[in-house]
Amino acid sequence: MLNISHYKIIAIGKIRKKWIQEGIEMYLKRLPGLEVKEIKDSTQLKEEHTIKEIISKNEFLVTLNENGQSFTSKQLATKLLNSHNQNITFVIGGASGLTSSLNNLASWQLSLSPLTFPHEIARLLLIEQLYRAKTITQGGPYHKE
Ligand SMILES: C[S@@+](CC[C@H](N)C(=O)[O-])C[C@H]1O[C@@H](n2cnc3c(N)ncnc32)[C@H](O)[C@@H]1O
Repeated sequence: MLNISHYKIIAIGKIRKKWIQEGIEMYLKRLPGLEVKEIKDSTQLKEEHTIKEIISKNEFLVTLNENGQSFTSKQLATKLLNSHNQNITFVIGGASGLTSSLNNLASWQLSLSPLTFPHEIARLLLIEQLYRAKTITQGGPYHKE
């Protein structure tokens, strides 16, 4: 089973849309222990600097990037399960995206789809997929094939 308290999300920019915030809150209630750290949006370089300042060396960095690796929900659940409770920090860029230097620093880059989403929707999708991964590893009925 996934230990959600080993996962953290660093997200750039506020959630301004109420319906997205409501969706995020709904899934976060189902994922106790998941930390979401929101960073004020700024220039890409300042955002990169802030992120580098707050990540520690023992964290496994995963950047969200539409050009990254894509998985089925089951594959993602298995990949997370096989990471053996490593501390994983997912990083979602702001309106201008993440710098290539930050993407290159990541242990892997996760694509949610080849389509580009607004950062607010990317945050909601990632949190929903973490919830889905949790239920897949628990064998719950949420994920249907
Ligand atoms: C509006 S997008 C930024 C787009 C920008 N053109 C770029 O170069 O990244 C904001 C952030 O949402 C996340 N994002 C958007 N679509 C995504 C996708 N399909 N897969 C993974 N992350 C995505 C990424 O972290 C991205 O930095």
